Amino acid sequence: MSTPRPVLVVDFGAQYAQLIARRVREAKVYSEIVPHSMPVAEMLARDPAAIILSGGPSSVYAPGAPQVDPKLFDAGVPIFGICYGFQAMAQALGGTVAHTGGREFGGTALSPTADGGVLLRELPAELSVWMSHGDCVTEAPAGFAVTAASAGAPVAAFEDLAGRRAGVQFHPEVGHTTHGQTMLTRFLYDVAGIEPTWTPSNIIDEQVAAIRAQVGEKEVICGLSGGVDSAVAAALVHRAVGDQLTCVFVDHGLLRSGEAEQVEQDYVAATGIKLKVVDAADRFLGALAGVTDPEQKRKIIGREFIRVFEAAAREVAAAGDVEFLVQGTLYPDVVESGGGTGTANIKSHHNVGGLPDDLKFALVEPLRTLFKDEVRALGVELGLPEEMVWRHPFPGPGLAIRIIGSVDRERLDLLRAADLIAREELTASGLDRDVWQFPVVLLADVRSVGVQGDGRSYGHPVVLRPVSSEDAMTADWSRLPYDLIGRISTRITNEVPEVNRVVLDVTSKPPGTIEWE
Ligand SMILES: Nc1ncnc2c1ncn2[C@@H]1O[C@H](COP(=O)(O)OP(=O)(O)OP(=O)(O)O)[C@@H](O)[C@H]1O
Ligand SMILES: O=c1[nH]c(=O)c2[nH+]cn([C@@H]3O[C@H](COP(=O)(O)O)[C@@H](O)[C@H]3O)c2[nH]1
Ligand SMILES: NC(=O)CC[C@H](N)C(=O)O
Ligand SMILES: [Mg+2]
Repeated sequence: MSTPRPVLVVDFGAQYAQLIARRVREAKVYSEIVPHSMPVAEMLARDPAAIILSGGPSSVYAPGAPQVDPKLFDAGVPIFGICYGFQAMAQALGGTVAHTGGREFGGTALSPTADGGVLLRELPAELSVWMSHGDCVTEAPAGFAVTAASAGAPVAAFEDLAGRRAGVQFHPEVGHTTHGQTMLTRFLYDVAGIEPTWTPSNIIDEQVAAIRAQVGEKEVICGLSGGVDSAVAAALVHRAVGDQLTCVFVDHGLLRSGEAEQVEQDYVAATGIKLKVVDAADRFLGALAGVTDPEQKRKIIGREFIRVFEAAAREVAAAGDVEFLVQGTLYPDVVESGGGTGTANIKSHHNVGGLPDDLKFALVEPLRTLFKDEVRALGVELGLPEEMVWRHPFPGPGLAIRIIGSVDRERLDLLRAADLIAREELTASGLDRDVWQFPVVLLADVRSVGVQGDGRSYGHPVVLRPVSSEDAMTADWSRLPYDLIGRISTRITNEVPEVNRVVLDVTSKPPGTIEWE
């Protein structure tokens, strides 16, 4: 099938641009993000089914603030403005935007006016919506009906059905906005007239066709980690080019207990894909010796991964070069590595920001615009086993970024033992699906005094970091039962030498990230 017409999310530096794209896809409509600097002609060349203008930190009337090119409004494409996008739209179409002092942040009461128009029709008379603004629209442009107001925003929503345009001051994409998804889908289906046809099986067909076009008759290798992303990426590529694919699993010595064996047995059994296992522990641990800085660790690991893939590629294709490397890169990896549109580099994911400059492979990344739950849906559709699809994420740099301090075999053994205990107990309590991920972190350079067997001990703390999340972009600490936490603590301090203290991380993301490095 051909690529579906996208709903383009124009990013004005929003915190939630990814979330908007994701919500649109949840409504079974394909969506992608583009920077506000993209010329209108280029946007229109993508034949968008609709355009959503995102929020952003600027004030529309400030000098140098990003503007919406009026040509966008002449093209007849349905348009939805959110927050900054709503204000920019109002201004471009002749309405008024002002700084009235009525700032609103967080949950805010919204009152639909008249019948609420298409977006708010028959919703409760008092809605709680997520606001985050200091400016507001004081006058809607001609032809627009005002459909809601709040205390700080006299025009909090408007629509022009004939022109297929609407906008809201608040953030319908945020989970805290009640009925936000309803409003978004009403724009997509009822205002823009888009059919909800984008499904996992469409994505599969589309990606298979794109991979065939990119790879042709050539050989490909895929970095396979045992995690869900690379498993799904490999399954897609296998469907597209069959035996041209060889998967490469790198045992870098930073894996958890039992992980290598699991990949070797389960993945091949489930898929029949050719697998090459490379034991590269000496190489990775050698390169990491003495390194404590998190970004440096990530860069070293990213580089070593590629060097190992290069060596493996030479063995796979004796006849010639392997040009293509498949990775299970997801959208959050790209965004966190500063690869989004104007987003900050939080940490260099080994497979994105940690790649070496002299990378010779062309990357095949069929999941690059997707979130984890979308990938899981693809995995199910592709027939991968449940255990694989629902595995907790595990970062490519592995235990190296869970040892705070330098990495060596002894420390890795300690952390592996503690990690195994936490995983065993979580599974035994039947709560695997209730947590997104459960990192266990070794504070290798910290020691504290304890008393064990009537004697003094001076050992290391281990941190438990169970989190719940929808997509790893934000997270909260999991409220696991205290008796479970207690059992894990007792077992770790009893069974793992050198560890005499267990602490629980109760930080959400933000401000903390899920991993400690
Ligand atoms: N040990 C490994 N051997 C080969 N490739 C790897 C390894 N670890 C990571 N990779 C590559 O890096 C990519 C990103 O890793 P990441 O951990 O984000 O994804 P994943 O392991 O596939 O899924 P999950 O997030 O569920 O762990 C993987 O998709 C894979 O291509
Ligand atoms: O493959 C990966 N390579 C990396 O370099 C990397 N860094 C973080 N992660 C995983 O990404 C998600 C978000 O992590 P943070 O909240 O720590 O940024 C969490 O699921 C992390 O486990 C990585 N995965
Ligand atoms: N979140 C936003 O898009 C804010 C828009 C604009 N900066 C305001 O404060 O009103
Ligand atoms: Mg992984």
